Amino acid sequence: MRTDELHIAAVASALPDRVPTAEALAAGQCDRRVAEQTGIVSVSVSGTASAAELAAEAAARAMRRSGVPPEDLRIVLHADVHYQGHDLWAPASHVQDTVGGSRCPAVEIRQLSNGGMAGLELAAHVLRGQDCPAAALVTTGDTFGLPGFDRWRSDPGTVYGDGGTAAVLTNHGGFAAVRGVATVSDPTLERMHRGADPFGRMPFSVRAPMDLEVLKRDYLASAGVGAAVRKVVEGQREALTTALKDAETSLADIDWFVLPHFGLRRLRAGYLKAWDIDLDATTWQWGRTIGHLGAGDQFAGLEQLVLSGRARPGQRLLFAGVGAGFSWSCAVAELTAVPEGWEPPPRH
Ligand SMILES: CCC(=O)NCCNC(=O)CCNC(=O)[C@H](O)C(C)(C)COP(=O)(O)O
Repeated sequence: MRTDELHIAAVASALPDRVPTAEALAAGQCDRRVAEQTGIVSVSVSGTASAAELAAEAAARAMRRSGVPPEDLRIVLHADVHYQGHDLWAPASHVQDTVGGSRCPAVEIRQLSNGGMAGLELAAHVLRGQDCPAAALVTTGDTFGLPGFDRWRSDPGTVYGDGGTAAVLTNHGGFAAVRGVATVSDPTLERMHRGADPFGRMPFSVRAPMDLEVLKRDYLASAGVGAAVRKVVEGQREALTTALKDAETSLADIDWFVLPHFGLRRLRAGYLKAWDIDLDATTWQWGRTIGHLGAGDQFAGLEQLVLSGRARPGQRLLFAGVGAGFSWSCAVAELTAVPEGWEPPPRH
C-alpha cells in the first residue's frame, strides 16, 4: 500500500527494569545454550505493572510527545500476544480512556508478534479515508510469565521481554513519513503454533507452560520442514518487495532495519542472510538488552534510534514484523525531522 500522507508523529515505550541474562543463568531460569545461541544480554521484566498498564503508560507518553489532541483520533488499535491484566476485559478501551477525549473505535488486535505492524497497516487504511486532520494511536503491551509462558524456555531462539509501546500516526505531519506498508499472510502455517495439541476450553488447560518448540516439531513432522521454511521465506519476501515497491525504494536505500528482537541465530537466518544486511544497520545491539516485546519491537526500536540520535533526517528505515499465523508486515519510512522536546524516558 503506497502511503502518500501517513506520518509518525511520535513513538514511546514503557520498559520495566532489565534483568541480566547472567542473573537468569545463575538462577537456573535460562539454559546456557539459549544464552549463547540468542546473544540476549538482558530482558525487561515487569515487577508489578500489567501488560495493559505498560501500554497505557506508553500511549500517554506518545500522545504528549505528539501534541496531537485526543479528539483527533479516528482509531485506537491495541495489539497484544499474552494476558493483559484482566479477564473478559477491553485493554484497547483502557488505553483509549487513559489518553482521554476520543469516542472513536478502540479495537484489540491479535496478530501475535506482528501485532504492532498490523496496527500500522490498519491505521494507514483508516487515515487514508479522512479528509481532515486526523490521527491514529497504535499500542502494544505484553508481560510474560509462568505458569503460562516461560520467557526463557517457551520459544527457544527467542527470549521475551515485558513492555508497552505506542505510535501516534497522522495524515498531516510528524517526524517520519511512511512511504509504503504491506502485510501478507499464509494461514496454512497457523498449525505450527498448535502442533498436535487438541483445542482446549480454558487458557493453558492443554499445556503449561507453553512449549512452542514441541508444537513446531509436531507441525513440521507432518507439514515438512522444507515446505514450511519455503512458505516463511516466501511470505516475508512478498511483504518486503511490496513495501519497497510501494515506497519506490530498494533495500540498498535503507539506512536502518528495525527488526523483531529475536535471538541472533534467528535474526541471521530470517533477516541478515536473507536480505544481506549488516548487523550494525539494525537495532540489534539495543534489542538484545530488552528481549522480544511480542508486538512492540518496531515502535520501541524506532524510539531508541530517535532518542539516541543514531537515526538522522533524510535516512530511510525498514520496519519488519512476523507473527504466528503467519503474517508478515514491512513498512518503509523516511525520517523527515528530529523531534523536538520529547519528554525523556523514565530512568531504569
Ligand atoms: C508467538 C510469537 C510469534 O508470533 N512469533 C513469530 C513467529 N515465529 C518466528 O518467526 C520465529 C522463527 N521461526 C520460524 O521462522 C519458523 O518457525 C521456522 C523457519 C519454520 C523455524 O525457525 P526456527 O524455529 O528454527 O528459528
